[in-house]
Amino acid sequence: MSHPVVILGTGLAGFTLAREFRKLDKETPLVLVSRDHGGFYSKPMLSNALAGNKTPASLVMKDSDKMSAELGAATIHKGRTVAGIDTAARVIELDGGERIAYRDLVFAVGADPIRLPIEGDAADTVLSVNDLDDYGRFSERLDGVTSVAVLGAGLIGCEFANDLLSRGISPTVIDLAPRVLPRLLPDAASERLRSKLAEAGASFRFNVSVSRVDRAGAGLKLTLSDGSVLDAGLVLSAVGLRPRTGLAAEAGVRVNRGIVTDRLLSASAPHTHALGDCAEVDGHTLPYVMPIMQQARALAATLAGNATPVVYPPMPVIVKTPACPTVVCPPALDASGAWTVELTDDGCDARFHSGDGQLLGFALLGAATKQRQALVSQVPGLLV
Ligand SMILES: Cc1cc2nc3c(=O)[nH]c(=O)nc-3n(C[C@H](O)[C@H](O)[C@H](O)COP(=O)(O)OP(=O)(O)OC[C@H]3O[C@@H](n4cnc5c(N)ncnc54)[C@H](O)[C@@H]3O)c2cc1C
Repeated sequence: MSHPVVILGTGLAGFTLAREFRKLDKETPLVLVSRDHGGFYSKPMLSNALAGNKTPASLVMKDSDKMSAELGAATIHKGRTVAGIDTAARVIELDGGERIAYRDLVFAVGADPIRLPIEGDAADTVLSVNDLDDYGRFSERLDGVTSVAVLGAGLIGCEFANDLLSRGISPTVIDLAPRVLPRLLPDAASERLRSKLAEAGASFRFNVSVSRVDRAGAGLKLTLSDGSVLDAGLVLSAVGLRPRTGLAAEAGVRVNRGIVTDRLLSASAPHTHALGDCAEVDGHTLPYVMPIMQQARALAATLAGNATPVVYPPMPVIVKTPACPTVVCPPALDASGAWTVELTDDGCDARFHSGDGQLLGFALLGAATKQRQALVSQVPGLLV
């Protein structure tokens, strides 16, 4: 029997690749290794799970046994980490010493939450929610809490703020930037989203960071960089993610911001590949679901013998803020052009055009979100 395709990670990237590969190749053995539970869940649900009264267990759609069966008796090593990778011999070693020879090795190990340098005797209580276990800790610790400080006014911070409101908990969103979603929205659209979240009960502190978190009675006291203080029952950090590159780097695989791949999702060592939040694909790190779907389909075809470069069509992202439904399709970071913004009572339609009139990106809020399909068809893809 041939050596297996080994996938490190059972998040959306690992499992989507495995599913796509099985559609094309029913014979080659598949081995998945994950340090977590090895079941399938949809990570985007973590930031609207409170509204649905979800528990970590109820978020798991299929446990590892079901996933193994669905993937044609794939072997899933759950609760295991990789101790070492020998890319010359094409062998990985698991914690505990077990060695697995591979035909191809895929890194799908995700990204770590960025930890801000915060001082104080309760700095270690600051939570991030990036997997099911994190969500379990977060939801347990919310018991009896009436206010939460959310660090980061990006997409995930705003989503958690809205979700906390659904539980009757008051969020205060804190950011060094002067407005919400500064990298995804023009000023006026940021202000509309902020005001809708504020109407729903959220507070905001901009142009400040958090210096200290200390215990104060049953709760916490935050000291902000401008010297002001804020009381909260819990602090949730949502300031961004950093691709997990350590394992690949130790194996001598080239890393930059993420694990570096070309458009075939090939990493620098022979028969190694990467996709998902850990990967830097042709210079892009895009920690969203739609790029993963594109990557998984392309890499599955390549691994099944039909070399297929990944294509990125326009990939709008829905911001899960029911207080103000929002969809963003940001222009490329280096795009030159300008925003035009149309505000109405019930929405905001913001479009980013190049100098010669080409639509390069958009942000739609409220009633304007119904323009999404029409606009997507006009925006050029990122990798075509
Ligand atoms: C709260 C939240 C909400 C989001 N909402 C949206 C949204 O609405 N829309 C959108 O497009 N995107 C959203 N995203 C982003 C999206 O969820 C991610 O891009 C995607 O889930 C990443 O999948 P992944 O498989 O690359 O990584 P992960 O899901 O993090 O999976 C990584 C896997 O690797 C395993 N692993 C890690 N290290 C090791 C190791 N050393 N050995 C073995 N296994 C290891 C882990 O156990 C895990 O199984 C959201 C993200 C978060 C955190």
